[in-house]
Amino acid sequence: MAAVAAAQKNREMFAIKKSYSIENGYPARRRSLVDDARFETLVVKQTKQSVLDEARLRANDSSVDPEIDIEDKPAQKIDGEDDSGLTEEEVVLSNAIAEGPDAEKALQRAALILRLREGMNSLSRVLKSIEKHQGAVCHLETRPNQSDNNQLDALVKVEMTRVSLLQLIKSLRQSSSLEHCTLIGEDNISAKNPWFPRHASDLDNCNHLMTKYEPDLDMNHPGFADKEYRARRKEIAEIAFAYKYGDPIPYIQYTETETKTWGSVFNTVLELMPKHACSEYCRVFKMLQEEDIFTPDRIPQLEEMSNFLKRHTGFSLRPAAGLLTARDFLASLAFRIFQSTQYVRHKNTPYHTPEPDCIHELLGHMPLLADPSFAQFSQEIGLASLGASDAEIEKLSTVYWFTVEFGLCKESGVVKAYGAGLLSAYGELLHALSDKPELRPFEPAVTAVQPYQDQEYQPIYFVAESFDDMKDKFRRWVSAMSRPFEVRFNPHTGRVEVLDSVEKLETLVHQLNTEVLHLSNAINKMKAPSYQ
Ligand SMILES: C[C@H](O)[C@H](O)[C@H]1CNc2nc(N)[nH]c(=O)c2N1
Ligand SMILES: N[C@@H](Cc1ccc(O)cc1)C(=O)O
Ligand SMILES: [Fe+2]
Repeated sequence: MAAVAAAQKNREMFAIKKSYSIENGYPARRRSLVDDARFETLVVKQTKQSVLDEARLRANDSSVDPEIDIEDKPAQKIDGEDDSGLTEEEVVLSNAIAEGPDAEKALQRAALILRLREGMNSLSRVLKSIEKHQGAVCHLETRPNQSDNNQLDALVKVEMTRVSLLQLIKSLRQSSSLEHCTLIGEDNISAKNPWFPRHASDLDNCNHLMTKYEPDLDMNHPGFADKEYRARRKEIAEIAFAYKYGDPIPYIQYTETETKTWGSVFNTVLELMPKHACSEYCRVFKMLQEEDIFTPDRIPQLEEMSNFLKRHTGFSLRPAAGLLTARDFLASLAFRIFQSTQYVRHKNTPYHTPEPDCIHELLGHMPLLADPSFAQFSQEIGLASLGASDAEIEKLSTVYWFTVEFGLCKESGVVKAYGAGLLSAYGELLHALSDKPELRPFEPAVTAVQPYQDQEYQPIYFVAESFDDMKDKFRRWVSAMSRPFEVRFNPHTGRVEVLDSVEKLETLVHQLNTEVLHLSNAINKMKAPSYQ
């Protein structure tokens, strides 16, 4: 277990978390963010690569114990790189500047967080420096630093051209009177008007990856030492990077090995399903078999699966290059879109893999997404995530983890699995329903703060009284979240609307009344004697 904890720590150290929220306040967010999703500061990346290459060499050499503690290695400094200290906001900013002279001169509002070594004296130097760079101070707050009372923390909001802003940051960093200086997007402070996707096409900007589980970067990934696997994994990820809203999902010619892996997981799940899967899952599974989409000898294409979902619940798929940040992943659900990986797990571990793969998405998630009530529920989670705070996203994704991914529920008193991570990983499915893990009753407020790891089988699962009970509880809990506004998905325009005006609400009420009228007419017609 200590080894697992250490590996988890290493992963967190290397994890690169980016979400649409990061670009808040920056016009740069309208560009393709694919590059940002791929972005890592060179130093971090190269250090990571060199440590990992060494580990890979060792893993390939069977005489050496593959377990290496990365933390013991000193971080290597790479000469000639001056972007090592840049925050993600600063990289977004410098990318924006690089777009051309107009972008360079565009006025930028931004917030700086400063740690001042010599209290107010340093402050006047900072303000002079801002003036020198032709910047305007719009807001200023200070407070004594909580751990060192001699130092002062300051929040300074400025408005200036982007080029000057970047120069200002550089010069402040060189100043001896500052302990540190960080740029943050202005909207990251003022959460009153956060950016979030309003239309499915905005999801082109919501595909930021958590790179921690890629076989390239994760020593414990089953494909870590398999060059051929990593190349294939990359080739398929490229398709997702190039994908734009509206494109058909590219066809993948799966290899014999990949198809064999699918077949063995498929057949095992098929065998375990009647005893261990919830009835909603089994129902759709059969439909998928009848339509010849689910067969052991062929991996379903995302495009045909997407069409199947569209017909049943209006859900559709778009390809994802790997594990997405929770914020971006959940946001797509608001539009009834599921971002799905397209590569296949490593052949050596069909029973479980540390990153989502298409077997997980297809076998685990798709059946329930074709169930109308579950589909609606999934969209509600997505809607609740739009514009939510980081803390709320954390809770939302934890509950998502213990329900949609790893949930158990009772069915006539028998515990069954409905979580996708169980129905795509027969090793974990058997573990979850054995006497090894601890089972606790599902209670959203409690479940939301339960820490979890995502590389091994879970030690704790939450059991709902029934599948419906889980959806009800989750729904009530989600609607009590603190976001100060309500949103709604308009199916006619495909847009998410913020419900913030009386006129909008009146129009909506009128529409819904008309619909209710039709529904009651239908009931009356069916009740009429002539109908029978
Ligand atoms: C929301 C929650 O964190 C959840 O586990 C998400 C994270 N990102 C993902 N990304 C992909 N590609 N597929 C998934 O199933 C998930 N699951
Ligand atoms: N463990 C799952 C895949 C998975 C991995 C990580 C996740 O966050 C989600 C799903 C399987 O083997 O099928
Ligand atoms: Fe999943």
